[in-house]
Amino acid sequence: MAWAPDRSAARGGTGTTTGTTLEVLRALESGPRGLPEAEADARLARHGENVFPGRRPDPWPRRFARSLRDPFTAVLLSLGLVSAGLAAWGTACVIAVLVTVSCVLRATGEHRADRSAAALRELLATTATVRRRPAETEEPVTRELPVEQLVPGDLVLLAPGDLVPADLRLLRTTGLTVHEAALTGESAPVARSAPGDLCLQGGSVVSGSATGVVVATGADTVLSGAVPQERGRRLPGPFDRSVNGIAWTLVRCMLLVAPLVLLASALVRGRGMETLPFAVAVAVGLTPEMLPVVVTTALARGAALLARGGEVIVRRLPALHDLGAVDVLCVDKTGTLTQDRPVFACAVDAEGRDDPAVLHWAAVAALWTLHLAELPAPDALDEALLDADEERGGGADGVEGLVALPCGPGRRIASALVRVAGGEPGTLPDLLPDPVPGSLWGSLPGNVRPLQPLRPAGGAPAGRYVLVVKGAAEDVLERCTRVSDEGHARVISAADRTRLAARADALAGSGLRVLAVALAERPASTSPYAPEDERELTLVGFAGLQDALAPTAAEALAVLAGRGVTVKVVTGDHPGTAARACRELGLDPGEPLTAARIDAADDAELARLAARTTVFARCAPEHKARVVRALRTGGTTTGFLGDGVNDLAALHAADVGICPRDGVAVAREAADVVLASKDLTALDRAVVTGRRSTGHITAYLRITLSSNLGNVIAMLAAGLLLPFLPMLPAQVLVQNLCFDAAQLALAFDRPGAAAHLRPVVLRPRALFRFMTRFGLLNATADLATFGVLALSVHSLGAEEGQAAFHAGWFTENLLTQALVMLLLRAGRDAAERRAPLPVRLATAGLAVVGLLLPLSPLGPALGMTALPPLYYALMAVVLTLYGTALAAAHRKART
Ligand SMILES: Nc1ncnc2c1ncn2[C@@H]1O[C@H](COP(=O)(O)OP(=O)(O)OP(=O)(O)O)[C@@H](O)[C@H]1O
Ligand SMILES: [Mg+2]
Repeated sequence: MAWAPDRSAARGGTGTTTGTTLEVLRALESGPRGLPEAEADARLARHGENVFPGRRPDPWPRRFARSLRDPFTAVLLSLGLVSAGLAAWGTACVIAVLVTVSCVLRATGEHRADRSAAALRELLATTATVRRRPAETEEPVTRELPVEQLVPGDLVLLAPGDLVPADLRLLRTTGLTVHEAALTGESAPVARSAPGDLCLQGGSVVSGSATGVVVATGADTVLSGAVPQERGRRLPGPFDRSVNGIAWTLVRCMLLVAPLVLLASALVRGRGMETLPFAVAVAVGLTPEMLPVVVTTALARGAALLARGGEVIVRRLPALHDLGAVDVLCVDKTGTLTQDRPVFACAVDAEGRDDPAVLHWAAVAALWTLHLAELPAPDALDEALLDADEERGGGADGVEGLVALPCGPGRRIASALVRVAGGEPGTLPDLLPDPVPGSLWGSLPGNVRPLQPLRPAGGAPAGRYVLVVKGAAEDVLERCTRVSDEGHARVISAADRTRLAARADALAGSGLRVLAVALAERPASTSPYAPEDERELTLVGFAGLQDALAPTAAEALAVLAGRGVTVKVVTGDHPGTAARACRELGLDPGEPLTAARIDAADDAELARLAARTTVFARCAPEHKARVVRALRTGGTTTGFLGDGVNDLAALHAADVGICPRDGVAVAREAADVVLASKDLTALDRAVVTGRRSTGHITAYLRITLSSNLGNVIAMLAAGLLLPFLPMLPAQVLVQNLCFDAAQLALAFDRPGAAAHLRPVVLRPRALFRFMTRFGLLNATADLATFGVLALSVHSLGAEEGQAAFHAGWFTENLLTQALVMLLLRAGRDAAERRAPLPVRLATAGLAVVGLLLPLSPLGPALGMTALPPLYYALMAVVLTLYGTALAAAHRKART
């Protein structure tokens, strides 16, 4: 008999239920064969979709209110209230306009971002494996169903990596453990091993499998009733840290500026509270009030561009910035650098000779794991073993599986207990110790198929019980006490162990994935079978499997290296296999660090080791997470790319978690960025887009902050030197508004390719250095203009001179800001490149408003009159000098 017919049966068998679970099924008007589709549709209409209430987008008023909570808006708002309190209506009105515009822009920006995120979620729709009947009388079919369509009474199959899609009552379970941190905060997985156990929505399956019946969906689940906003709370990433740092520094400055202006003008000019509106306006002038809008727009635009390409889905907007900032990217090996399509390559005995028995036993274990553990998706290694054995003409006649313990996160062996009918001298070598006559296997766990009587009437043994263990060579070897030598078992010596480990290493070093295979004969026993029983084994040999490299991996690694991203491999596999794969991909593996060494190191030492290591091997999930944390402690922005349950902890621990779209559901849920294809080259586009978005935000901040600072300094100086206010509050604010509007065009800038060669982070310190340097330069230009304008006050009458001064300064301010915008754009080679159309239009607009507004009917309304033509000429000189100095300073800053 070949394996194939049995393999399909592995997924279908109906569950046995206990009395209580039968009652549950009955109460839900369901049965072990699942709901008929028509009934499920009716229930869907009755109960509604199974959506998590926290997932619905916020209503508009809430969205609007949330944008008021941002620190800048809050400060603006309070300054507006102060102005209104002082009856400075002009100032209050302009501030009100500023606040409204920024809130509306921000809320619409977020709305747009949310909408595209919702569309993306559809792309990522999570499915559940259900068993339903096409019609009342037909046989049940197991299929994938979007979780939204689950209804109470549905039968759901759970496997490692699945999210528990609704509240379930378990009907049968095989070694099921569930991670319920979202519900209980408990970080260790909990066992759900008894039929009748509840398994709540929001948990994720760590290991084992189960069938359960849905008892509650949508808003009726326990999680929905608990605290929906608790989900997804995480440590602040690089983006949050930078942006918050910048925002709060500025807010502190603003709060300082207003009292400073008041105090100075009281001390020097003897002015009183009448300067308050001016002081408020100056403080407002310092704020980059469009920052939240610019940030949302830049990130949402980047995310939308990526989504439109259909390659990358950004699930959390700030993650796009963080992706551009990543300087170390950790990836798992299997399925990311390799295809995870292993093909059987060789089976050798302990001496390295080809030995078909090794493949036979590995395939026996694989088959029964597949049957008994009810995994919906068979393990790739197991499938490869079965295919190879089938091709060789092997079969499983007379071998019946009883229990299987699959491997899982942190468990690198899988075993199956089988009964071999009649002893089969051909396939069951004489390497097993004689069976100890013992009691019957009376009470094996419920999922074991019924046993034949162990000793039939004739008295001859009906079979022998064999435990077949396969898995990572180190893990299997440490459980072996004997080794098969030409079919005879002998005790393993220390020298044997060294030799066997070396044999496994050699196979791994040639690029193969290696599984050691061991057997033990067990007496019949009444106690349940557990991992502790996997001991005193006899090693029969090693199976080697070839997992081809992913076709684009080498290219992607080279591109990432060119982008200044250091790639590290963090894998559960053998160090030799991982190192070989790296070498073939053009990545120098160096000295691999194994889990044992990671365990031995404390956090500080691990941070040092991790920084200089490229390959981390034999990592269990917690090792992967520790490595990522150690790298972050070392000061790098660390990304992690992985697709399995064993990557979950690391995805959470990283600054940016990345998962391919066909990764398991929990991994996708944990990731910030989902790659639509396994193709790693998409990642490069995402990194560049992230860097471009950060570039836009940086450009905005540099330009705004330096010219705002310049204005504030000039205004303070002029305020003290002049007998009148250098600008009226309304003029300060109007100018601010124009500048803000123009800045939005910066999101369309396309910095040259050279801008994306290094990771890009928003660095508050560098930003404030830039702001000081260029702010001072800007203030110098302002003060030079001030000198020119002071002349005009002299030549004109006092009243008219003041209005002309205001007009002149207004014009100069907008013109310098247009200059700044053109010259301080993003990227190293910005000055050499032509600005894109929106930026050119915006700067031209600024210049036109600056020149014409004082001359228009609005001019007098704002307290400005036309300047004598001579002063335009003088101002042109000042601006030319300023532009030259600015370009020179920027060139110097870049080198
Ligand atoms: N079906 C299986 N039977 C026996 N052993 C297995 C099986 N699958 C995996 N193993 C063992 O467990 C080890 C770890 O597997 P795990 O899934 O943690 O990582 P991986 O798939 O090797 O690599 P990566 O972490 O790069 O995805 C494997 O290297 C192998 O030795
Ligand atoms: Mg993996």
